[in-house]
Amino acid sequence: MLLEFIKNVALLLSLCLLQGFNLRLSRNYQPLQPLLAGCLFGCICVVGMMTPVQLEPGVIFDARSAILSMAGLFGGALVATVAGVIAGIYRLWLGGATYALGILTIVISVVLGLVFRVAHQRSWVKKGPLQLLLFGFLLHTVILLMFSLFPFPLLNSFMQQIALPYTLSFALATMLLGLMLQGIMNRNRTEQALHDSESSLRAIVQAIPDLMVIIDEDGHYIDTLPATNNPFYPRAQALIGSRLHAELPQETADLILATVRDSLRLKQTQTIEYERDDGIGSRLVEGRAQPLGHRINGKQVVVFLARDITDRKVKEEEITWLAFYDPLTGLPNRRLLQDRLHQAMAGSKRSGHYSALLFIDLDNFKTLNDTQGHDMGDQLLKQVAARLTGCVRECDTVARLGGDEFVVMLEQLSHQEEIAATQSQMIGETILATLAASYQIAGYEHNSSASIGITLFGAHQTSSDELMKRADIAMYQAKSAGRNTLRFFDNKMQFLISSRAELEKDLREGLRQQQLRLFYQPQVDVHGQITGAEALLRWQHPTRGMVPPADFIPLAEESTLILVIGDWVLNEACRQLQRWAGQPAMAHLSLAVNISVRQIHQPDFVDRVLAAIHTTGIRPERLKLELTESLLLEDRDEIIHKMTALKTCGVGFSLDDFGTGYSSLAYLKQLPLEQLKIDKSFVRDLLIDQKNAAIASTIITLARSLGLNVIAEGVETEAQRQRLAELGCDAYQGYLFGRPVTADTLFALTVHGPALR
Ligand SMILES: Nc1nc2c(ncn2[C@@H]2O[C@H](COP(=O)(O)O[C@H]3[C@@H](O)[C@H](n4cnc5c(=O)[nH]c(N)nc54)O[C@@H]3COP(=O)(O)O)[C@@H](O)[C@H]2O)c(=O)[nH]1
Repeated sequence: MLLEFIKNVALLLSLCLLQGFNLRLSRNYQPLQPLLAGCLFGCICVVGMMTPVQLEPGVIFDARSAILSMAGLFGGALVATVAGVIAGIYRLWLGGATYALGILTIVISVVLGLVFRVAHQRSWVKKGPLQLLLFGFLLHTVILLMFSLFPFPLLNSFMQQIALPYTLSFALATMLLGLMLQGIMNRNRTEQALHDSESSLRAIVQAIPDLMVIIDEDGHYIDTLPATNNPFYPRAQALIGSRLHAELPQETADLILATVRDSLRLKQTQTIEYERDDGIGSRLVEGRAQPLGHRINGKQVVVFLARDITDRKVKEEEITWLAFYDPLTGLPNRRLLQDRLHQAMAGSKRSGHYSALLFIDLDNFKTLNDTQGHDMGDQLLKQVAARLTGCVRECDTVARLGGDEFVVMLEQLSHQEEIAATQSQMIGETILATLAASYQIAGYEHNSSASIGITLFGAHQTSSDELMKRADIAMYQAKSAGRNTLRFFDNKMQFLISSRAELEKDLREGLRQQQLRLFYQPQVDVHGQITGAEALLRWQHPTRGMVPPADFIPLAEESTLILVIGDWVLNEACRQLQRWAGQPAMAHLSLAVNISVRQIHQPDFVDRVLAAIHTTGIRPERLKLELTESLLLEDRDEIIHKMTALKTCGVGFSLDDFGTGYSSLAYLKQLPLEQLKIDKSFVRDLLIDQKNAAIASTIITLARSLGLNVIAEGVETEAQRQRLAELGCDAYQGYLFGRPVTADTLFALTVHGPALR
């Protein structure tokens, strides 16, 4: 009997072994697995029944109860049914007195096994050793009870003797079988999970188009993951065993190795970007090093992913560009303008420079769009964008807000609000004129215009939204004013600009109407004798009265108007000299004429002066051109050249406002000057400020040492004259000797002497 027990135990062990094989082998044929398992469990039952513990012929005990119940518990209904049917058929074939009990044993084992399974699935009971033991005990007690209910006296008496050992040993066998099967199932599940995760990982790795290599801490390629088939890295397999430095340029290899080491040291992913030449062209690569957490050949290793991000970068740049630029015109869009506006506001606050926003709206753009189509509209907008860009400096911004709305932001204008407004106005007018020139669109000529609203911003600011609103409001005012015009948001500024525009218009008219006059301020020698005069311009306006030059010369200097005025002054001064030449009392007088920057920079300036001299026939020595010191700062060679040409013809030069500018003495020496003029600011405080006296004295000494004459202007008192004389100055101009007067008055002054002054 003991032998049969041992055989049964061996059977159970082989069942476990075979089931382990079954689970592993049929892993890829999942639907077949329960059938195979059922057959296995059933066949083992059959083998068990072939070598049973035989109590008497036809009365046998074997391990089928344990096997079938475990088939139910671990395999489920299908496995248990298949096994039960096989076992049942064989038991029927065996026959014998207790075949019905045998069949019943099979049924009870299957059913109780399944009940245990359901109870476990619903978490009513665990599958621990104790539970399995109790289940085995219960199962075999039920089987014993069943046996006892049947009228087999021999069996019954025999059962009374072995009931306890039977129940205990089979309960124990059930528990052991259950535990072994559970172990197998768990191991199988673990293997399956491992297998699944491995195949998922392989699939994921294969789906990643990047180069994946394992690199050790010394920069050796250890492996590729898996055999990388990457067009970007065709020979990845061949890298294994080589070093980064053997394959990549030194700089790139150093960078990657440093990243590998950083990643190992910090135990986290490190990312870098580097360039790589793939033979066709330079590519941008993103490299990621991630520590693997174990050593290979005793070295720490990382998995390194290299991804070609060239195309992505290009797309990113495109996206960024689209986020900040208008795709039609290529100009900054509203977003970028806002950004630059904030920067400009901060810049203005820091530097004190004014900036301006010019809100530009095309007039009647909708009509073009509606009648000629959007393509034509787009063409116009592109041309407008190009023209606007051509009207501003590099530091300025031209943006398109959308539709036909553009904004120009001018930065680094003057520190003074009025001058900044004038600068913005001038650029605004240039823009109006530029946009009003005709356009060629698809072979057609198109005419357009714009309305511009301007607002200034400086150190004292409001919000950027408020500034945009102001420029927008001003633009609507420009539209209401009849289009093709500009308006300032600030009423005061608008008034100022309008007044200047009015003044400029009047001045042009004044020139035409011959309202300009020359007044003459006497210049005297140390004896008070008039030796010459300075021609000073006046504007005899019918309603404004006598307008002083300070009110209109700066305005004229901002445009080409000063050239026309300058020409008139020069010719009128020459005509006056010519008249004096015919008056014995006046023939000896020289006449100083103020020359402005724009005038002297005219390419034909020398010719113009000579033409005035020749036309009037005056002696050039009588003409003295007054230049200001600041005028000499730019294009020195050109100025020296022109002055020398005129000096050769006899024309004299006086340097006005001397001492207020920054002329270097070396430069001064090169100028063909005749006279230095001490500025009236030094003369005014001569007697109260020692420094001014020192400056005046230095100018006089300097003039003498350079062989130049010196004249002091703004002499108002006798005390000033005396002090200047003491310092060595022998020529004077100022109210003390006479204010600027008409030619007739100067004649009377010259003829009748100081009594008239
Ligand atoms: N490019 C040209 N500039 C011109 C011309 N005519 C004049 N000007 C410039 O305009 C500025 C103002 O000139 P104006 O108002 O005529 O003043 C001159 C004198 O009236 C004034 N002056 C003379 N003596 C005194 C004095 O004793 N006290 C006092 N407070 N002012 C006095 O000085 C002005 C002359 O200055 P300057 O030219 O530096 O000798 C002035 O800058 C003119 O240059 C023109 O035709 N073209």
